[in-house]
Amino acid sequence: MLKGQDASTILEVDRVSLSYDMTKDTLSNISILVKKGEFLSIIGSSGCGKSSLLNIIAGFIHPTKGKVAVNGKLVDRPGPERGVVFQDLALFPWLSVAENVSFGLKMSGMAKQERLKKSMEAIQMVGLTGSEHKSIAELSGGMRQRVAIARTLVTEPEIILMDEPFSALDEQTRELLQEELLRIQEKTGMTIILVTHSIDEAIYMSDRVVALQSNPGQIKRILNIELGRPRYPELRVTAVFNQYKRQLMESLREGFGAQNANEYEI
Ligand SMILES: Nc1ncnc2c1ncn2[C@@H]1O[C@H](COP(=O)(O)OP(=O)(O)OP(=O)(O)O)[C@@H](O)[C@H]1O
Repeated sequence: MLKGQDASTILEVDRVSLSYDMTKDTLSNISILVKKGEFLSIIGSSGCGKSSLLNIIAGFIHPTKGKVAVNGKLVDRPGPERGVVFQDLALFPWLSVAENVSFGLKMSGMAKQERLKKSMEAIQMVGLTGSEHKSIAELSGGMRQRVAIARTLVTEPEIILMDEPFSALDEQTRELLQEELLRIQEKTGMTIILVTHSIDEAIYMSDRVVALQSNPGQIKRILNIELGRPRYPELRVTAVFNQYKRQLMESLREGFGAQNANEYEI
């Protein structure tokens, strides 16, 4: 059992290392405890192993060393308590919004009426009511992202894992969706783990930010973000927000050398 673990712990990443080819470590000795309802972001330079770590937590790949447990149960495969919002969205373009959202429920054998009810709730939660019957091709990038989130929400996972969900969106849409995600989290009490390249996004959304350094990917720093909840847009221009930004930038710079600092969106 890791130090600090207690009844509020939902996810335990315990001394996880990963080597894809057995010649070098992609991840080395990563330990993180995540509390129920926590918003945790993972940030680090391109190729440092963020997606690999998320894929291990999702159960898509196995660590070479160490273990991951959810609610004390060892993760060795994907499970319904962990919902994943994929970077490329993985929507079915030939199905409508509602059909995309309810697809997983249909596959699980849920009765049509219940499926419909749950899907409409999820669609409402992401602000897409009125667009249920539109095809994916008709939607903007932001709306597609909302569908992808609704499709994960509808299965009511305890933890949502998101790999750069907003990176392809323009700044305004991105901030709008960040607000919506925070509102959804507040309402549902879900635990969210977000991989991001954006220092701003990591700080605005999170209770804690894990900064990874690369070669091998390991934890450089875990920063507690004490900005209170609910968050509000004006926070982004406060002195305390900027202070967190500075601290995180410093950690990331130290990890990779100053020349790579430009890689981060701030
Ligand atoms: N399936 C795989 N087989 C072999 N090597 C892999 C595999 N997936 C990722 N890698 C390598 O592992 C390292 C970490 O990749 P990963 O995608 O986890 O990093 P990342 O931090 O998410 O990067 P980015 O920010 O660019 O998405 C990279 O060097 C990558 O080339």
